[in-house]
Amino acid sequence: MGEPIVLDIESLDLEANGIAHHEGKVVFVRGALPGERVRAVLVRRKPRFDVAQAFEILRESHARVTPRCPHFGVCGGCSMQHLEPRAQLAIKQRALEDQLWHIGKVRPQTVLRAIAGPSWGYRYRARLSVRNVVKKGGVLVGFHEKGSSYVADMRECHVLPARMSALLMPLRELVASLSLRDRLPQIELAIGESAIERDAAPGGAGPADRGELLIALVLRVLEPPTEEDRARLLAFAARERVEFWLQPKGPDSIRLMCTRDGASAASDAASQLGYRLAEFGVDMPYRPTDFTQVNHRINEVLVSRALRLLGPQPDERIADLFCGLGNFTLPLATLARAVVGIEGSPVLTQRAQENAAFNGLAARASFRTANLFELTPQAWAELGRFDRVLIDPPREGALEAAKVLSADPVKPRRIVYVSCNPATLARDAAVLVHQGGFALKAAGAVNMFPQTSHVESIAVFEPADGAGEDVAVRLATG
Ligand SMILES: C[S@@+](CC[C@H](N)C(=O)[O-])C[C@H]1O[C@@H](n2cnc3c(N)ncnc32)[C@H](O)[C@@H]1O
Ligand code: SF4
Repeated sequence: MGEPIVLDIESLDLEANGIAHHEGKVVFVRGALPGERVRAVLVRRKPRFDVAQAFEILRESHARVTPRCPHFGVCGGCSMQHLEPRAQLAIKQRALEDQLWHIGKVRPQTVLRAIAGPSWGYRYRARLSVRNVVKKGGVLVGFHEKGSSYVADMRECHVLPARMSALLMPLRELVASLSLRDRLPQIELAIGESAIERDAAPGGAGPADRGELLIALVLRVLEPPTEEDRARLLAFAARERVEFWLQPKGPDSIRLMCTRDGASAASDAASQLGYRLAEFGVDMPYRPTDFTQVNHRINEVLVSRALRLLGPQPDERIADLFCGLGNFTLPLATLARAVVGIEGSPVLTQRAQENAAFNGLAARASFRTANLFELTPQAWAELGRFDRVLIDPPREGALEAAKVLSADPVKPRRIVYVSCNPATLARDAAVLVHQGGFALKAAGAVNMFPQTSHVESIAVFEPADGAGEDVAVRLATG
C-alpha cells in the first residue's frame, strides 16, 4: 500500500514493533528496531496510528541479531528473536516502569536488578496444536502461526529444551501413524527438571537418574486409542523415554497411560514428573496439566529472590495468595512458623497439600480453596493476622486482594507481588499505594519468557510509615 517511506525508529512496543512518527502520526513498524533507519511501506491506516512493514534497513541497530529459529516471523511463539537478549530485558524493564507510572502513577524507590537466565531451551510447558493438513504433506504439530489459527510447520523449536525440539518430527510421524490422528487436536507438554521418586526422601540425594529430563506428553483424545494405537504409543514411549497421558475431557480428566519405560500405567502415581527447589530442599511432584511456572531455572531464582525480598522470620505467619501447587508456600514453610496458601483450583490445593506432606512440611503449611477475585475483608479477617504476604496472581491481577489489604487497619510488614502482567500489577499497586498507605519499595523485571513479549516482574511493598527498607535495597545493588 503506497510509496516507500523512510522512518527513524524511536522505541519498541512489546510486540517488538518499532515505533516511529510520520507526518505527525505514530507508526508501528514491523521488523524494525530502535535506533534503526528503515525503508518501509504502510500496510494499514487507522485514525490514530498507522502500521508499516520495513523492507530495507538503512542503518542497523547494534542490538540486532540473526534469529536462531528458522520459523521466526511465521510462528507465533516468539516475537523478539532479532533482538539481543539483554536489550529484550531492558525493554521489558522499561515497559514495567512505564506501566507502573502511566497506569498506577507509582514509581519504585529502587529498581531491582533484572533476573535473567538461559535465553534458549527454557520452556518446560507448552500446548501444541495438531492438524492433519494433506496439502502440507500430513500431520503438523506446533504453535499457531503469527496472528492466525493455522498450525506452523514447526520442525525445530529453540525455546523448548533440545531433547523436546528433537522429538517434534518423530512425534509428527507417530501421530500420522495413529488411527486417532484426526481426533487428536492437541498435545500438551510438561517437562520435569528431575524425576521424582515418590518413595525417595524429598530433598535427599534424589533419584538415581536425576538430571535426565522427563517429558510428559498429554494427548487430548476425542476417542480412546485402538489397541494398535496403544502399541505404537508404548513403543514410542520406551524408545524416546517419554510418559504418555490421555485427556478425554477437561484438564482434570487426564490419566497416565504409560511410563517412560513403555509400561502401561495402572495409576498416575507411576509418574515421576516433578521439579526441585534445591535451595530449600523441596521436591514438587506434579501432573502435566497443573499450573507450574514455564521456566524452571528462572523459577528457582524467582522463588529465592521473592523469599529474600519477603524476608520471613522463624516466628512469623505468612500468607501465599494464588499459591498453585505450593511453589512459594513450601519454601516459605522451611523458613517461617506457619504459611497459609490460598488458591482457586481445588485440584491444585489438593496437590499443594500432598506436596507439603511429601516434603515433611504439613505441620507448617496449610491450604484453602477460595476465589480470591471475590475476597472480602471479613473472609480475610477470619484467616487471622499475617506478618507478610506473597501474591502471585494470574494475568487478571489481584485487585480485590489489594483492596482488602489496603482497607485492613493491621498491615503486613511487607508484601511481595509476583506478576505476569505489568498492567494489572500497576493497577493494583495504585490501590496499595494511593489507598492503602503502602510504599512501592522496589520493582524489577524477570525474564521468564526470553524471545517473547511476556513481561514477568516482582514488586515489594511496605507500609509507608514502617521501617525495614533494607532488604530490597541490598538486593537491588548486591
Ligand atoms: C501465576 S499462577 C501462580 C501459582 C503459584 N504461585 C506458582 O508459582 O506456581 C496463578 C494461580 O492463581 C490461581 N487462580 C486463578 N484465578 C484464581 C482466583 N480467582 N482465585 C484464586 N486463585 C486463582 C491459578 O489456579 C494459579 O494457580
Ligand atoms: S516458538 Fe519455537 S518454533 Fe516458534 S519461533 Fe520461537 S523458537 Fe521458533
